[in-house]
Amino acid sequence: MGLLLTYAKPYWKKIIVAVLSVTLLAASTLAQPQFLEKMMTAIIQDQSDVILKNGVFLLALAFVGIAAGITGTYYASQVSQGVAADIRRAEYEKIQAFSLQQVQSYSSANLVVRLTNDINQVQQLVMQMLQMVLRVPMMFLGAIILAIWTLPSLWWVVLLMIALIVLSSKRIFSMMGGYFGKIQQLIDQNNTLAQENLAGVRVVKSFNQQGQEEASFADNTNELTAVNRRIGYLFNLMFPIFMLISYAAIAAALLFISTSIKEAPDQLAKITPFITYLNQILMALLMLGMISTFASRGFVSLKRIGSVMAEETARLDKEAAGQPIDKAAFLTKGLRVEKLSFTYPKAKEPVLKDLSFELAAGQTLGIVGSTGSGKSTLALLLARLYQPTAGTMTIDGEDVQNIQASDWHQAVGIVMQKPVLFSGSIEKNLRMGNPDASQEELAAAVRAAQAEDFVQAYPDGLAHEISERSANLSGGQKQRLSLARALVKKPRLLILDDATSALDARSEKRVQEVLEKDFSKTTKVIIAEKIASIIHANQILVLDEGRIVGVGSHQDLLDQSPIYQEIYASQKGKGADHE
Ligand SMILES: Nc1ncnc2c1ncn2[C@@H]1O[C@H](COP(=O)(O)OP(=O)(O)OP(=O)(O)O)[C@@H](O)[C@H]1O
Repeated sequence: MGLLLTYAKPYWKKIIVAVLSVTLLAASTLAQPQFLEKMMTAIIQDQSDVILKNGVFLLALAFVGIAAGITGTYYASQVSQGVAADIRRAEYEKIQAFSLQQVQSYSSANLVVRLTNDINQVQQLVMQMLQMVLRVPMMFLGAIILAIWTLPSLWWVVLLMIALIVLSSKRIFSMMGGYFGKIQQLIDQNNTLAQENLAGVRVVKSFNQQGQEEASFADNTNELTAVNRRIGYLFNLMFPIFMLISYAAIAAALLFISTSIKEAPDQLAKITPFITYLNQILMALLMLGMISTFASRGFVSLKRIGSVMAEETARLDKEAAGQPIDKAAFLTKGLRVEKLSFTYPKAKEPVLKDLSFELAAGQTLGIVGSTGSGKSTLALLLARLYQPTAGTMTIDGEDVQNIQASDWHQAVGIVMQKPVLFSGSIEKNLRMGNPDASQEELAAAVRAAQAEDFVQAYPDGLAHEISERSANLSGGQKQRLSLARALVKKPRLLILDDATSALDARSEKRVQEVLEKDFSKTTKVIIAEKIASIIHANQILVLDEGRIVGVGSHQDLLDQSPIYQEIYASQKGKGADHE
């Protein structure tokens, strides 16, 4: 609720207009039966001038009601759309600042739902609240008071009708129970299924999984439909039950009036407004039911958005801490990692255990190890995309925690195992490395990454558009452009996680030569499956099940490390010894 108030604050003037308009609408609705009673009395007494006068008043009141209704709806929709847009923008901004850990702990599909469906629910909640917040209690209480004031002897009919409606709706709402939370959960799953299926469309088709995919999507959709239907049934049940109760109340009122009409004939003129008030009470209760429905869904969504905002703010503050750095003076002595351990969120076992190593500035560290030994995880920790669970990392003697994360990311280039490029031009992607890079600098990075041939083959060169999920690029092209993007940054520390695996041996060798020559001052961490890729590294780490089991040069490890010997032997003849 605090979140809603914060975002509603800038709209306070429009909120006041909206609320006042609907209050005026409620007042005009409540006043109408009074004129109706006067008209009925005048009809009974055959006073045509009074009939005409009250008829005009009634018409004027109806116009006031219509004008107030339109104004209220106009401002309520302006406020609800404005608030929703502001929350959406703020939530998106904050998700952008999320750490990798945070994104993964929510899952991307879940975050998409929180940004779309949940925001829509909140928008509807604001709209309904503004339309009904004062109107419903005013109509409800006003109609009760005026009904009893009109026909005091029938007070019990009013109260009995309300009691029966409240009791039956309470029962129906308790039956709706946790359905709203369940709906959000199912929408999350629905999104995950659709996203995974579309992202992995090639695998789905090549393994003929369309049937299975359809089946699991249908299961989820059916469950969602079933829950929605149950809510719909219960909600729709409310209306006939309410109608039944109100008709019973009207019948009771008519019955009691008919017995006393001879003694008090003026009651005949009062029965019409009385029945109108009973209907207004019913309407108010129905609106209350609707508000509760929207409120239940809206508050579930608000809570989900709130949890994103709250958690992320705390971590952001931590990230923002630290000293700004001078990039030119960054990593001039060396990098030192001490007793570093890391456990993934929700995992039981650490994937990296007690790692310690040192790397002098400008040197190259090679990392090899079996599948799942923790190489990529170490790369992500060095790039500060994850925070270590234990241990320290220092640069030139300074704890990296004291360096602003954004500065760190500016000085460190990482090329990930699975290259990710964004839809848009090649140039736009490269400029992520340095928005101010000159055309010469972009061309040099493209050349260094051995991407020049295929980029130049496009008639529009760097302006060539990369399509969604880089579907129009081959694996090797994606790797080359990802490498070029990191090189545009002119990083002080370059981390390559199996970044040249899709390159042919000749291109890979050229990349190594360029890195050696043009990036000689850059400290490099190169993770590779192929020993040939790191054979000349100053130092090589051998990882096994998250531990360092060997450190040294290629020759040292060949002499001392059985695991390294094993890897080398398995690659011999496949290019490992092509040097
Ligand atoms: N996001 C994640 N959440 C939980 N566990 C993870 C996550 N990413 C990786 N792991 C686990 O951490 C371990 C190390 O994974 P990592 O990707 O670092 O290995 P790797 O040495 O790079 O493997 P490969 O050579 O196959 O790329 C694996 O057991 C993997 O299952």
